[in-house]
Amino acid sequence: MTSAERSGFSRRGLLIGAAGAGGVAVGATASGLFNAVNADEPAPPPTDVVPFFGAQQAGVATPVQDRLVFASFDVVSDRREDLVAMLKEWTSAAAKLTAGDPVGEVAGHPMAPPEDTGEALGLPAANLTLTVGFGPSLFDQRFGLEAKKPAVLHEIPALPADELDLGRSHGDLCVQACADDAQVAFHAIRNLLRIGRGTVVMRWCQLGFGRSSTTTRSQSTPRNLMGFKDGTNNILSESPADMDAFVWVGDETDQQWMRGGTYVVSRRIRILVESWDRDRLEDQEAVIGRQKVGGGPLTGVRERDVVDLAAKNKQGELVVDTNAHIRLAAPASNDGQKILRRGFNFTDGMDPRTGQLDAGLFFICFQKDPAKQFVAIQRRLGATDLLNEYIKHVASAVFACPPGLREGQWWGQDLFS
Ligand SMILES: C=CC1=C(C)c2cc3[nH]c(cc4nc(cc5[nH]c(cc1n2)c(C)c5CCC(=O)O)C(CCC(=O)O)=C4C)c(C)c3C=C
Ligand SMILES: [Fe+2]
Repeated sequence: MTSAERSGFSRRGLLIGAAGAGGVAVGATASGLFNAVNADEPAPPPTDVVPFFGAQQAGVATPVQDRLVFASFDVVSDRREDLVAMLKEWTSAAAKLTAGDPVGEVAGHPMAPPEDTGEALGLPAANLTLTVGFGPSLFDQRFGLEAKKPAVLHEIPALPADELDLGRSHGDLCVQACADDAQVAFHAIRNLLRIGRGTVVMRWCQLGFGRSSTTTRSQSTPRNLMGFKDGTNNILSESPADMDAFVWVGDETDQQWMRGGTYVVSRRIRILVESWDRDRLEDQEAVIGRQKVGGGPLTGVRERDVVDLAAKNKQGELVVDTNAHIRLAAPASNDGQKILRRGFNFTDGMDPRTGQLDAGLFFICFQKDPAKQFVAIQRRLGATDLLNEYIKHVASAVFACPPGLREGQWWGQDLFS
Protein backbone atom coordinates (compact mmCIF):
# COMPACT_ATOMS: atom_id res chain seq x y z
CA MET A 1 0.00 0.00 0.00
CA THR A 2 1.38 3.43 -0.91
CA SER A 3 1.53 6.19 1.65
CA ALA A 4 -0.99 8.18 -0.36
CA GLU A 5 -3.42 5.26 -0.22
CA ARG A 6 -2.77 4.81 3.47
CA SER A 7 -3.46 8.48 4.18
CA GLY A 8 -6.91 8.10 2.66
CA PHE A 9 -7.90 5.59 5.35
CA SER A 10 -9.94 6.55 8.36
CA ARG A 11 -8.90 5.34 11.81
CA ARG A 12 -11.78 2.89 11.47
CA GLY A 13 -10.39 1.75 8.09
CA LEU A 14 -7.00 1.11 9.63
CA LEU A 15 -8.69 -1.00 12.28
CA ILE A 16 -10.31 -3.15 9.58
CA GLY A 17 -6.98 -3.41 7.78
CA ALA A 18 -5.20 -4.59 10.92
CA ALA A 19 -7.86 -7.19 11.64
CA GLY A 20 -7.92 -8.38 8.03
CA ALA A 21 -4.15 -8.83 8.15
CA GLY A 22 -4.45 -11.58 10.71
CA GLY A 23 -5.66 -10.23 14.04
CA VAL A 24 -7.98 -7.84 15.85
CA ALA A 25 -6.37 -4.51 16.67
CA VAL A 26 -5.84 -3.66 20.32
CA GLY A 27 -8.63 -1.39 21.53
CA ALA A 28 -11.10 -2.68 18.92
CA THR A 29 -14.63 -1.50 19.61
CA ALA A 30 -17.79 -3.56 19.22
CA SER A 31 -18.35 -1.97 15.79
CA GLY A 32 -14.68 -2.54 14.93
CA LEU A 33 -15.07 -6.24 15.70
CA PHE A 34 -18.17 -6.38 13.50
CA ASN A 35 -16.18 -4.80 10.67
CA ALA A 36 -13.31 -7.20 11.20
CA VAL A 37 -15.56 -10.24 10.94
CA ASN A 38 -17.33 -8.87 7.84
CA ALA A 39 -14.29 -7.36 6.13
CA ASP A 40 -15.89 -7.68 2.67
CA GLU A 41 -19.06 -5.82 3.67
CA PRO A 42 -19.18 -2.02 3.48
CA ALA A 43 -18.67 -0.55 6.96
CA PRO A 44 -21.91 0.69 8.57
CA PRO A 45 -22.04 4.46 9.09
CA PRO A 46 -20.37 5.33 12.40
CA THR A 47 -22.69 6.16 15.28
CA ASP A 48 -20.06 7.97 17.32
CA VAL A 49 -19.39 10.96 15.03
CA VAL A 50 -20.81 14.36 16.00
CA PRO A 51 -21.15 16.50 12.84
CA PHE A 52 -18.48 19.22 12.75
CA PHE A 53 -20.38 21.51 10.35
CA GLY A 54 -23.71 23.07 11.32
CA ALA A 55 -25.47 26.26 12.33
CA GLN A 56 -23.96 26.10 15.82
CA GLN A 57 -20.62 24.77 17.01
CA ALA A 58 -20.76 21.28 18.47
CA GLY A 59 -19.76 20.89 22.11
CA VAL A 60 -22.40 23.22 23.56
CA ALA A 61 -25.81 21.58 23.11
CA THR A 62 -24.18 18.22 22.28
CA PRO A 63 -24.93 15.52 24.89
CA VAL A 64 -22.04 15.82 27.34
CA GLN A 65 -19.23 13.34 26.65
CA ASP A 66 -17.22 11.58 29.37
CA ARG A 67 -13.86 13.32 28.97
CA LEU A 68 -12.52 16.85 28.59
CA VAL A 69 -9.31 18.50 27.47
CA PHE A 70 -9.77 22.27 27.60
CA ALA A 71 -6.81 24.24 26.24
CA SER A 72 -6.12 27.97 26.24
CA PHE A 73 -3.56 29.49 23.87
CA ASP A 74 -1.74 32.81 23.54
CA VAL A 75 -0.77 34.10 20.10
CA VAL A 76 3.01 34.69 19.90
CA SER A 77 3.21 35.86 16.29
CA ASP A 78 2.27 39.49 15.71
CA ARG A 79 1.33 38.81 12.06
CA ARG A 80 -2.39 38.61 11.38
CA GLU A 81 -1.63 36.41 8.31
CA ASP A 82 -0.02 33.77 10.56
CA LEU A 83 -3.07 33.64 12.79
CA VAL A 84 -5.44 33.39 9.82
CA ALA A 85 -3.33 30.65 8.21
CA MET A 86 -3.30 28.70 11.48
CA LEU A 87 -7.06 29.02 11.96
CA LYS A 88 -7.60 27.67 8.42
CA GLU A 89 -5.32 24.71 9.15
CA TRP A 90 -6.97 24.15 12.53
CA THR A 91 -10.40 24.05 10.89
CA SER A 92 -9.40 21.47 8.33
CA ALA A 93 -7.69 19.39 11.05
CA ALA A 94 -10.72 19.68 13.35
CA ALA A 95 -13.07 18.45 10.61
CA LYS A 96 -10.87 15.38 10.13
CA LEU A 97 -10.35 14.68 13.82
CA THR A 98 -14.04 14.87 14.68
CA ALA A 99 -14.77 12.46 11.80
CA GLY A 100 -12.38 9.99 13.44
CA ASP A 101 -9.59 10.52 10.91
CA PRO A 102 -5.94 11.44 11.44
CA VAL A 103 -4.93 15.00 10.49
CA GLY A 104 -2.39 13.65 7.98
CA GLU A 105 -0.06 10.76 7.27
CA VAL A 106 1.39 8.89 10.21
CA ALA A 107 3.70 6.77 8.06
CA GLY A 108 4.41 9.25 5.30
CA HIS A 109 8.06 9.92 4.60
CA PRO A 110 10.74 8.19 6.70
CA MET A 111 12.85 11.36 6.72
CA ALA A 112 10.01 13.67 7.87
CA PRO A 113 8.10 13.83 11.16
CA PRO A 114 4.68 12.18 10.88
CA GLU A 115 1.92 14.68 10.06
CA ASP A 116 -0.34 13.05 12.66
CA THR A 117 1.17 12.03 15.97
CA GLY A 118 -0.47 8.57 15.75
CA GLU A 119 -1.76 7.82 19.24
CA ALA A 120 -5.40 7.75 18.10
CA LEU A 121 -4.93 5.19 15.33
CA GLY A 122 -7.35 2.34 15.95
CA LEU A 123 -9.45 4.41 18.35
CA PRO A 124 -13.05 5.36 17.48
CA ALA A 125 -14.24 8.93 16.80
CA ALA A 126 -15.69 8.75 20.35
CA ASN A 127 -18.13 11.64 19.77
CA LEU A 128 -15.22 14.07 19.70
CA THR A 129 -16.25 17.73 19.51
CA LEU A 130 -13.86 20.66 19.13
CA THR A 131 -15.23 24.06 20.09
CA VAL A 132 -13.21 27.21 19.44
CA GLY A 133 -13.39 30.50 21.35
CA PHE A 134 -11.72 33.93 21.17
CA GLY A 135 -10.66 35.65 24.42
CA PRO A 136 -10.96 39.40 25.16
CA SER A 137 -7.16 39.83 24.84
CA LEU A 138 -7.27 38.81 21.14
CA PHE A 139 -9.07 42.08 20.42
CA ASP A 140 -6.20 44.37 21.47
CA GLN A 141 -4.18 46.31 18.85
CA ARG A 142 -2.08 43.32 17.64
CA PHE A 143 -4.37 42.00 14.91
CA GLY A 144 -6.54 45.02 14.11
CA LEU A 145 -9.60 43.40 15.69
CA GLU A 146 -10.46 46.23 18.12
CA ALA A 147 -13.64 47.20 16.24
CA LYS A 148 -14.78 43.57 16.13
CA LYS A 149 -14.83 43.11 19.92
CA PRO A 150 -18.34 42.29 21.16
CA ALA A 151 -19.64 44.74 23.76
CA VAL A 152 -20.38 41.88 26.18
CA LEU A 153 -16.87 40.33 25.95
CA HIS A 154 -14.71 41.43 28.93
CA GLU A 155 -12.42 39.56 31.29
CA ILE A 156 -14.48 38.27 34.22
CA PRO A 157 -14.09 40.89 37.01
CA ALA A 158 -12.71 40.04 40.44
CA LEU A 159 -15.47 38.22 42.31
CA PRO A 160 -16.00 37.55 46.03
CA ALA A 161 -13.83 34.70 47.41
CA ASP A 162 -11.73 34.44 44.21
CA GLU A 163 -8.19 33.07 44.70
CA LEU A 164 -7.11 33.08 41.07
CA ASP A 165 -3.89 31.76 39.61
CA LEU A 166 -3.27 33.96 36.54
CA GLY A 167 -1.07 31.30 34.91
CA ARG A 168 -4.14 29.07 34.74
CA SER A 169 -6.54 31.84 33.70
CA HIS A 170 -7.50 33.80 30.55
CA GLY A 171 -5.97 33.36 27.07
CA ASP A 172 -6.26 34.67 23.48
CA LEU A 173 -7.95 31.53 22.13
CA CYS A 174 -9.42 28.34 23.49
CA VAL A 175 -10.31 24.93 22.16
CA GLN A 176 -12.61 22.71 24.20
CA ALA A 177 -12.15 19.04 23.24
CA CYS A 178 -14.79 16.66 24.58
CA ALA A 179 -14.91 12.95 23.74
CA ASP A 180 -15.88 9.61 25.21
CA ASP A 181 -12.21 8.59 25.11
CA ALA A 182 -9.49 10.57 26.93
CA GLN A 183 -6.80 9.72 24.39
CA VAL A 184 -8.97 10.89 21.48
CA ALA A 185 -9.52 14.27 23.17
CA PHE A 186 -5.83 14.62 24.08
CA HIS A 187 -4.71 13.62 20.57
CA ALA A 188 -6.90 16.35 19.07
CA ILE A 189 -5.48 19.14 21.25
CA ARG A 190 -1.92 17.86 20.83
CA ASN A 191 -2.18 17.92 17.05
CA LEU A 192 -3.75 21.40 16.99
CA LEU A 193 -0.89 22.60 19.20
CA ARG A 194 1.63 21.01 16.85
CA ILE A 195 0.02 22.70 13.83
CA GLY A 196 0.01 26.04 15.68
CA ARG A 197 3.68 25.94 16.72
CA GLY A 198 5.31 29.32 16.01
CA THR A 199 1.92 31.08 15.99
CA VAL A 200 0.50 30.11 19.40
CA VAL A 201 1.77 28.68 22.68
CA MET A 202 -0.36 26.81 25.15
CA ARG A 203 -1.19 29.02 28.14
CA TRP A 204 -2.93 26.41 30.26
CA CYS A 205 -4.70 23.11 29.80
CA GLN A 206 -7.23 21.29 32.00
CA LEU A 207 -8.20 17.64 31.81
CA GLY A 208 -11.57 16.48 33.09
CA PHE A 209 -12.36 12.84 33.71
CA GLY A 210 -16.11 12.73 34.23
CA ARG A 211 -19.02 14.88 33.17
CA SER A 212 -20.70 16.80 35.96
CA SER A 213 -23.81 17.89 34.12
CA THR A 214 -26.26 16.89 31.45
CA THR A 215 -27.58 18.94 28.54
CA THR A 216 -30.26 16.55 27.32
CA ARG A 217 -33.10 14.48 28.71
CA SER A 218 -31.55 11.36 27.15
CA GLN A 219 -28.71 11.41 29.69
CA SER A 220 -28.93 10.49 33.36
CA THR A 221 -27.72 13.08 35.84
CA PRO A 222 -24.08 12.42 36.79
CA ARG A 223 -22.46 13.12 40.16
CA ASN A 224 -19.83 15.68 41.08
CA LEU A 225 -16.95 14.93 43.46
CA MET A 226 -19.11 15.98 46.41
CA GLY A 227 -21.23 12.93 45.62
CA PHE A 228 -24.30 14.96 44.59
CA LYS A 229 -26.23 14.70 41.34
CA ASP A 230 -25.22 17.76 39.31
CA GLY A 231 -27.11 19.15 36.35
CA THR A 232 -30.69 18.34 37.43
CA ASN A 233 -31.98 21.86 36.84
CA ASN A 234 -29.75 22.63 33.87
CA ILE A 235 -30.94 24.13 30.59
CA LEU A 236 -31.67 21.24 28.23
CA SER A 237 -31.04 21.33 24.49
CA GLU A 238 -34.62 20.05 24.07
CA SER A 239 -35.83 23.46 25.30
CA PRO A 240 -35.24 25.72 22.29
CA ALA A 241 -36.93 28.61 24.10
CA ASP A 242 -34.31 28.47 26.89
CA MET A 243 -31.46 27.94 24.40
CA ASP A 244 -32.53 31.05 22.46
CA ALA A 245 -33.28 33.14 25.54
CA PHE A 246 -30.10 32.31 27.46
CA VAL A 247 -27.44 30.58 25.31
CA TRP A 248 -27.39 31.44 21.58
CA VAL A 249 -26.53 35.03 20.66
CA GLY A 250 -29.36 36.63 18.65
CA ASP A 251 -30.13 39.95 16.96
CA GLU A 252 -29.24 41.85 20.14
CA THR A 253 -25.49 41.53 19.38
CA ASP A 254 -23.45 44.50 18.16
CA GLN A 255 -21.22 42.04 16.20
CA GLN A 256 -22.81 40.12 13.36
CA TRP A 257 -19.96 37.54 13.39
CA MET A 258 -21.22 36.39 16.83
CA ARG A 259 -24.87 35.89 15.78
CA GLY A 260 -25.69 32.24 16.52
CA GLY A 261 -22.63 31.92 18.74
CA THR A 262 -22.32 31.92 22.52
CA TYR A 263 -19.89 32.88 25.31
CA VAL A 264 -18.12 30.29 27.43
CA VAL A 265 -16.94 30.92 31.00
CA SER A 266 -14.60 28.40 32.61
CA ARG A 267 -13.71 28.26 36.31
CA ARG A 268 -11.32 25.80 37.91
CA ILE A 269 -13.02 25.21 41.27
CA ARG A 270 -11.05 23.24 43.79
CA ILE A 271 -13.18 21.17 46.19
CA LEU A 272 -11.67 20.77 49.64
CA VAL A 273 -12.67 17.13 49.68
CA GLU A 274 -10.95 16.33 52.99
CA SER A 275 -13.13 18.88 54.85
CA TRP A 276 -16.25 17.91 52.91
CA ASP A 277 -15.77 14.23 53.69
CA ARG A 278 -15.81 15.05 57.44
CA ASP A 279 -19.10 16.95 57.23
CA ARG A 280 -22.23 15.11 58.37
CA LEU A 281 -24.78 14.11 55.72
CA GLU A 282 -27.51 16.40 57.09
CA ASP A 283 -25.22 19.40 56.75
CA GLN A 284 -24.01 18.39 53.27
CA GLU A 285 -27.65 18.28 52.15
CA ALA A 286 -28.38 21.64 53.77
CA VAL A 287 -25.39 23.21 51.97
CA ILE A 288 -26.68 22.13 48.55
CA GLY A 289 -30.44 22.18 49.34
CA ARG A 290 -30.94 18.71 47.87
CA GLN A 291 -30.82 15.08 49.01
CA LYS A 292 -27.49 13.41 48.43
CA VAL A 293 -28.55 10.01 47.12
CA GLY A 294 -31.79 10.66 45.24
CA GLY A 295 -31.04 14.25 44.19
CA GLY A 296 -34.54 15.50 45.04
CA PRO A 297 -34.95 18.95 46.66
CA LEU A 298 -35.23 19.03 50.48
CA THR A 299 -38.86 20.03 49.96
CA GLY A 300 -39.63 17.05 47.70
CA VAL A 301 -38.95 13.38 47.04
CA ARG A 302 -37.98 12.65 43.45
CA GLU A 303 -35.03 14.23 41.62
CA ARG A 304 -37.19 16.30 39.29
CA ASP A 305 -39.66 17.53 41.92
CA VAL A 306 -39.84 21.31 41.78
CA VAL A 307 -38.22 22.93 44.81
CA ASP A 308 -40.45 25.03 47.05
CA LEU A 309 -38.11 27.79 48.22
CA ALA A 310 -40.80 29.23 50.51
CA ALA A 311 -41.54 25.96 52.38
CA LYS A 312 -41.07 26.05 56.19
CA ASN A 313 -40.65 23.27 58.73
CA LYS A 314 -42.67 22.80 61.96
CA GLN A 315 -40.38 25.26 63.72
CA GLY A 316 -41.22 27.89 61.12
CA GLU A 317 -37.74 27.83 59.57
CA LEU A 318 -37.10 27.72 55.83
CA VAL A 319 -36.50 24.11 54.71
CA VAL A 320 -33.98 25.26 52.09
CA ASP A 321 -31.50 27.48 53.95
CA THR A 322 -31.31 31.16 52.95
CA ASN A 323 -27.74 30.53 51.79
CA ALA A 324 -28.17 27.03 50.31
CA HIS A 325 -26.46 26.66 46.93
CA ILE A 326 -29.61 25.95 44.91
CA ARG A 327 -31.48 28.91 46.43
CA LEU A 328 -28.74 31.42 45.58
CA ALA A 329 -28.12 29.92 42.11
CA ALA A 330 -31.81 29.64 41.17
CA PRO A 331 -33.27 31.94 38.50
CA ALA A 332 -35.68 33.25 41.18
CA SER A 333 -32.70 34.77 43.03
CA ASN A 334 -31.04 36.08 39.85
CA ASP A 335 -33.56 38.15 37.92
CA GLY A 336 -34.70 35.03 36.08
CA GLN A 337 -31.25 34.44 34.56
CA LYS A 338 -30.05 30.93 33.63
CA ILE A 339 -26.84 29.41 32.23
CA LEU A 340 -26.09 26.17 30.38
CA ARG A 341 -23.69 24.24 32.64
CA ARG A 342 -21.33 21.72 30.97
CA GLY A 343 -18.57 21.12 33.53
CA PHE A 344 -16.31 18.17 34.31
CA ASN A 345 -14.85 16.60 37.44
CA PHE A 346 -11.07 16.86 37.55
CA THR A 347 -8.10 15.79 39.60
CA ASP A 348 -4.51 16.81 39.14
CA GLY A 349 -3.27 14.41 41.81
CA MET A 350 -2.14 15.79 45.14
CA ASP A 351 -1.11 19.27 46.25
CA PRO A 352 2.51 18.62 47.38
CA ARG A 353 2.41 21.63 49.74
CA THR A 354 -0.48 20.27 51.80
CA GLY A 355 -0.74 16.56 50.97
CA GLN A 356 -4.40 17.17 50.07
CA LEU A 357 -6.11 16.05 46.87
CA ASP A 358 -6.04 18.63 44.10
CA ALA A 359 -9.50 17.83 42.80
CA GLY A 360 -12.73 19.59 42.01
CA LEU A 361 -15.06 20.85 39.36
CA PHE A 362 -13.88 22.40 36.11
CA PHE A 363 -17.01 24.50 35.80
CA ILE A 364 -17.94 25.42 32.22
CA CYS A 365 -21.03 27.41 31.32
CA PHE A 366 -22.42 28.87 28.11
CA GLN A 367 -24.53 32.02 27.88
CA LYS A 368 -25.26 35.02 25.70
CA ASP A 369 -24.09 37.67 28.16
CA PRO A 370 -21.48 36.64 30.80
CA ALA A 371 -21.95 39.78 32.94
CA LYS A 372 -25.73 39.39 33.22
CA GLN A 373 -25.57 35.63 33.67
CA PHE A 374 -22.45 33.92 35.11
CA VAL A 375 -21.03 37.02 36.82
CA ALA A 376 -24.33 38.03 38.42
CA ILE A 377 -24.96 34.51 39.73
CA GLN A 378 -21.38 34.03 40.97
CA ARG A 379 -21.39 37.43 42.72
CA ARG A 380 -24.24 36.15 44.85
CA LEU A 381 -22.74 32.68 45.33
CA GLY A 382 -19.24 34.01 46.13
CA ALA A 383 -20.65 36.28 48.85
CA THR A 384 -22.75 33.93 50.97
CA ASP A 385 -23.08 30.41 49.46
CA LEU A 386 -22.78 27.76 52.20
CA LEU A 387 -20.66 25.83 49.68
CA ASN A 388 -17.85 28.40 50.01
CA GLU A 389 -16.51 26.66 53.13
CA TYR A 390 -15.63 23.68 50.90
CA ILE A 391 -14.55 25.19 47.55
CA LYS A 392 -12.04 27.67 46.10
CA HIS A 393 -12.25 29.30 42.66
CA VAL A 394 -8.64 29.14 41.47
CA ALA A 395 -8.81 29.96 37.75
CA SER A 396 -11.11 31.84 35.39
CA ALA A 397 -11.51 32.52 31.67
CA VAL A 398 -14.05 33.76 29.16
CA PHE A 399 -14.16 33.32 25.38
CA ALA A 400 -16.49 34.27 22.53
CA CYS A 401 -17.49 31.12 20.62
CA PRO A 402 -18.62 32.02 17.10
CA PRO A 403 -21.49 30.17 15.39
CA GLY A 404 -20.93 26.95 13.46
CA LEU A 405 -19.50 26.62 9.96
CA ARG A 406 -20.63 25.50 6.54
CA GLU A 407 -18.23 23.23 4.65
CA GLY A 408 -15.45 25.33 3.13
CA GLN A 409 -15.59 27.97 5.89
CA TRP A 410 -12.92 28.31 8.59
CA TRP A 411 -12.85 29.19 12.28
CA GLY A 412 -12.90 32.99 12.60
CA GLN A 413 -13.67 33.66 8.90
CA ASP A 414 -16.36 36.26 9.64
CA LEU A 415 -14.28 37.79 12.43
CA PHE A 416 -11.26 38.34 10.19
CA SER A 417 -13.15 39.41 7.05
C1 LIG B 1 -22.05 30.67 38.97
C2 LIG B 1 -22.60 29.53 38.74
C3 LIG B 1 -22.36 28.28 39.49
C4 LIG B 1 -21.19 27.79 40.08
C5 LIG B 1 -19.82 28.44 40.06
C6 LIG B 1 -21.51 26.55 40.68
C7 LIG B 1 -20.62 25.73 41.36
C8 LIG B 1 -20.91 24.48 41.90
N1 LIG B 1 -22.12 23.84 41.91
C9 LIG B 1 -22.03 22.63 42.54
C10 LIG B 1 -23.06 21.70 42.76
C11 LIG B 1 -24.41 21.86 42.40
N2 LIG B 1 -24.95 22.92 41.76
C12 LIG B 1 -26.32 22.72 41.60
C13 LIG B 1 -27.21 23.58 41.00
C14 LIG B 1 -26.89 24.77 40.37
N3 LIG B 1 -25.66 25.40 40.33
C15 LIG B 1 -25.73 26.53 39.58
C16 LIG B 1 -24.70 27.44 39.31
C17 LIG B 1 -23.39 27.32 39.76
N4 LIG B 1 -22.82 26.30 40.46
C18 LIG B 1 -27.06 26.64 39.09
C19 LIG B 1 -27.57 27.73 38.20
C20 LIG B 1 -27.79 25.57 39.60
C21 LIG B 1 -29.27 25.28 39.38
C22 LIG B 1 -30.07 25.99 40.40
C23 LIG B 1 -31.54 25.75 40.21
O1 LIG B 1 -32.15 26.39 39.35
O2 LIG B 1 -32.10 24.89 40.91
C24 LIG B 1 -26.65 21.45 42.18
C25 LIG B 1 -28.04 20.85 42.28
C26 LIG B 1 -28.45 20.04 41.09
C27 LIG B 1 -28.62 20.79 39.82
O3 LIG B 1 -29.65 21.41 39.55
O4 LIG B 1 -27.66 20.79 39.04
C28 LIG B 1 -25.47 20.91 42.68
C29 LIG B 1 -25.29 19.59 43.36
C30 LIG B 1 -20.68 22.50 42.94
C31 LIG B 1 -20.13 21.30 43.69
C32 LIG B 1 -20.00 23.63 42.56
C33 LIG B 1 -18.57 23.99 42.74
C34 LIG B 1 -17.61 23.18 43.01
FE1 LIG C 1 -23.90 24.69 41.27
